[in-house]
Amino acid sequence: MNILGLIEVSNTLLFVVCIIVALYIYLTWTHSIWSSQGIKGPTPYPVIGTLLQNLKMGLPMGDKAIYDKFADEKVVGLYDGRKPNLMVKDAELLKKVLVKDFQYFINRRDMGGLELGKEFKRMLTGLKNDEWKTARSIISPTFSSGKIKRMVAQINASNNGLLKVLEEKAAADEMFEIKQNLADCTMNMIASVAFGIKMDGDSESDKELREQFATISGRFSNIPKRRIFVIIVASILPVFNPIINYFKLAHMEDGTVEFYKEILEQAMANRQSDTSKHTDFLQLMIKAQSEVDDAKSFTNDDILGNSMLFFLAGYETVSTTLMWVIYNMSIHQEEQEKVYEEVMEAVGNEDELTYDMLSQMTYLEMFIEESMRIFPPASILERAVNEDVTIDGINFPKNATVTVPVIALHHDPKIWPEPKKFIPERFTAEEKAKRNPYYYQPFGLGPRNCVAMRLAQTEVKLCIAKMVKSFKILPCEKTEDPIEIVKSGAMHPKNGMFIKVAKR
Ligand code: HEM
Repeated sequence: MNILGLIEVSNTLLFVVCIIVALYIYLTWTHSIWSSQGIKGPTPYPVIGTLLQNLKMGLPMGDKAIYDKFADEKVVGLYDGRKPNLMVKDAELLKKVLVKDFQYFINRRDMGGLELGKEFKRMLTGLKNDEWKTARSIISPTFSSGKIKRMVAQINASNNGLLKVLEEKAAADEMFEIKQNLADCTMNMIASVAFGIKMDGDSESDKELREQFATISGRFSNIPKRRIFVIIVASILPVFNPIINYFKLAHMEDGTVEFYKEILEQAMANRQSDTSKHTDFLQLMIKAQSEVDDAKSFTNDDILGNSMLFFLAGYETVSTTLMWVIYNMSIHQEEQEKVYEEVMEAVGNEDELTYDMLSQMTYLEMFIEESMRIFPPASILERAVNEDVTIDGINFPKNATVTVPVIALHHDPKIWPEPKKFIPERFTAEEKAKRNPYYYQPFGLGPRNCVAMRLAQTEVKLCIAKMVKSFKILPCEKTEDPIEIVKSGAMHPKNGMFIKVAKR
């Protein structure tokens, strides 16, 4: 082809140039959505949008660096590839997104039709709009204080294995890596409260079941790099999703769902032959199912999906919380002693801890809250915009993402003076009353917050109180202070969590 009689250009070259220009326009078309509204943010690039900082520093720390850089802004305009994402830093605007104008922000990030597997579609975390409302209204009452109170005995029994390990370590006077022990203890607690399964014993079958649960539950927290890559591609470039779905590239590894299905079927069959009273969530979900008017609104697939969700949502979060509380105990001896005195006062000469004893442990609660401020297991939360809406003069376009930068909010020096310092007294009733609550969100806030918050808090409190009652948690030569964190999304120590324990 001859252009204006000046240059000879082959048709192939022209085609390639047109494709590149079209692709460039497609990839950057949305990149003025925020700047056109006067909203500041990092410079977006084609393909990666504003993710450069996150690629360099990891997702949570990258977001924190952006939050700090735009210190005086209420919101920061971001792009995940070409998808607009608004980081909301202002507590009053967060309240509107999470509570007051919740109807525009009901759902989590829209993954552009990415399929993770049939069972994932029925999990509360991923459900949308009315389907979510129905499922949440069925599941929420199963986490009421009354029901959790009745589960304390089960939770009590499921951390005896951990105490036994501590006994051995104290006797040997050796340092050890406690992360896996806490993960095992969490798994025992979930298996017990979710399915009524007890596997804390020394028998071969208990050991085998524990190993199976550990392997399978580990898949929720140790997602292979290939799947992480696929999910990142899907959220940046959703055009590839049909291909990803066709080859099931984002699906869970074979055997995971089957394992839970088998456990569930076994547990359901046991229930038919056994008339004793069960106080686990499986029983509560079966009961809730029998009470809904429309049988299709909560099926057996829903029960399976949501039982798996207990492991997906509760395994990593609870064990990570326990790990950071233990870490803080080891490097803050004075505060640990205060916890110990409080536990002893509440428990007296009793062997088993009760729900009422736990409610008296207010300093322990503050200790845990401060630990979750510094190391929140979920460092970022997200909502998707349901339909175009303007709030406080900001136009939130349909399908955009809204980011709640939890870890950055928790470390904002304007809200938390000396944010790196561990000060449980930040959480006295008086101090809490002085602060806007939207600056602290380890469990999220509003109607879509963590549905199991009370259960999680009870599990953590109970487990820590039992440990502190019998053991002194000590630092060792491998305990880092300050501690180095991995770059990935989760709040994990880079070089492990080493401590020592001594018998009280
Ligand atoms: C310390 C432990 C835990 C922490 C820090 C935690 C934190 C969170 C957070 C931050 C969210 C998202 C909230 C939002 O988007 O606003 C969430 C959601 C959720 N969590 Fe938890 N969680 C914990 C334990 C658990 C446990 C033990 C379970 C189940 C047994 C659970 C079940 C769920 C479910 C089902 C959702 C989705 C709620 C919905 O979409 O309606 N979590 N959690």
